[in-house]
Amino acid sequence: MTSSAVSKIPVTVLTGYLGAGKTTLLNRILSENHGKKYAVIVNEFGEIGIDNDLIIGADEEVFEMNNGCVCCTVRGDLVRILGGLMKRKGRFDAIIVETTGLADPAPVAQTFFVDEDVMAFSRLDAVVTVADAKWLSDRLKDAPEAKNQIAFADVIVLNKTDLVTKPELAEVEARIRAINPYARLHHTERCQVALADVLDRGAFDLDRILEIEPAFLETGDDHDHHHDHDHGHDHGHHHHHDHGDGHGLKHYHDEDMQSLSLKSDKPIDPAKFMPWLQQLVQTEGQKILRSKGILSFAGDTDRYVFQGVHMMLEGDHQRAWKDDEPRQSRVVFIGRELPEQAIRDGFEKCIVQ
Ligand SMILES: Nc1nc2c(ncn2[C@@H]2O[C@H](COP(=O)(O)OP(=O)(O)OP(=O)(O)O)[C@@H](O)[C@H]2O)c(=O)[nH]1
Repeated sequence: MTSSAVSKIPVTVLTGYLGAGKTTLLNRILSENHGKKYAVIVNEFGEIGIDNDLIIGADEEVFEMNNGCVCCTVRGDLVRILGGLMKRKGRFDAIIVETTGLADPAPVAQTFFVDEDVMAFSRLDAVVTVADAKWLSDRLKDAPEAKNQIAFADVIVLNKTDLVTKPELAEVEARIRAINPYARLHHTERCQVALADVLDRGAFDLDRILEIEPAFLETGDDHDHHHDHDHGHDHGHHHHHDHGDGHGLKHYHDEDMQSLSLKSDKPIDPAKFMPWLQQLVQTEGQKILRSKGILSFAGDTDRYVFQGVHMMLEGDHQRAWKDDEPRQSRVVFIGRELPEQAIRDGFEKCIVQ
């Protein structure tokens, strides 16, 4: 490594499918006593930002990227945010980019090799992929993004080992190894991994990525985008599109993945909401891949936060509502073929009128 590479700000790209544990890992990094200052960039799928509220505050500065397709809108956003950070060099030691669970990490990683301004001040340290030991095998069958996230990883955090048996763990690990034999792999519960195993690894291996994606460095500037996304008229589960004149990266979109956001300014009745939510994920948990919410329960001075992955739910009081904070409840469901009207009606009935 040259001395200029050393002085560049290391960037860790944190990826992994919906609900795998990215935010859990991020919070672990941010709350550890490491004496470093991180700038965090998050990108979330779903209209109303909830992830931001789930990241532990500390001293870190959190920047939110737009929703949407990472190659088209978010990449511009990422370059813009990095540009802003560049001007404040010296105020932080490292950058962490948490992508949405549906992002293909390739265009994010690519930003660090094709944008000259970005390259001048930062270096991609590693792509860290959190893998859900319980659900990854299923997603490798139906979600190409999940496969790309594994393929691109320099470090894999195979998380949620508490939810599987030893043979199941061995099986999912074998599937991962078939896609990516090179990455360092750590078994974790709640992403308990030594920070030195995920940060400042100097691990991103361009040669290996060029083997998987020969076109990795070819996208060039955004001006040669010939977008023909075909969003909408391809009813297959996925399609990919190329950038440039067919040379660019294959990039997957899951067109069937939807997000449904619900809000209420009136309080929610916990005695109705909790059983409704339980019932909903029990019956529709195959379709609902991810759910999250911040709730203002009637007569409760604390914010209640819940999270779900398929039919598994977790919830707890998070902290007291602040005086100047609107007591708004926000709930997001992400999945395929969501029973939208039934969910809307069900939520409506939980609102205290
Ligand atoms: N049982 C179990 N649950 C876990 C583990 N790690 C994380 N979780 C839970 O899984 C859910 C999802 O974790 P997150 O860290 O929010 O996942 P994420 O990848 O950031 O999710 P998205 O950003 O929505 O894609 C939360 O309810 C976590 O508490 C684990 O090792 N075991």
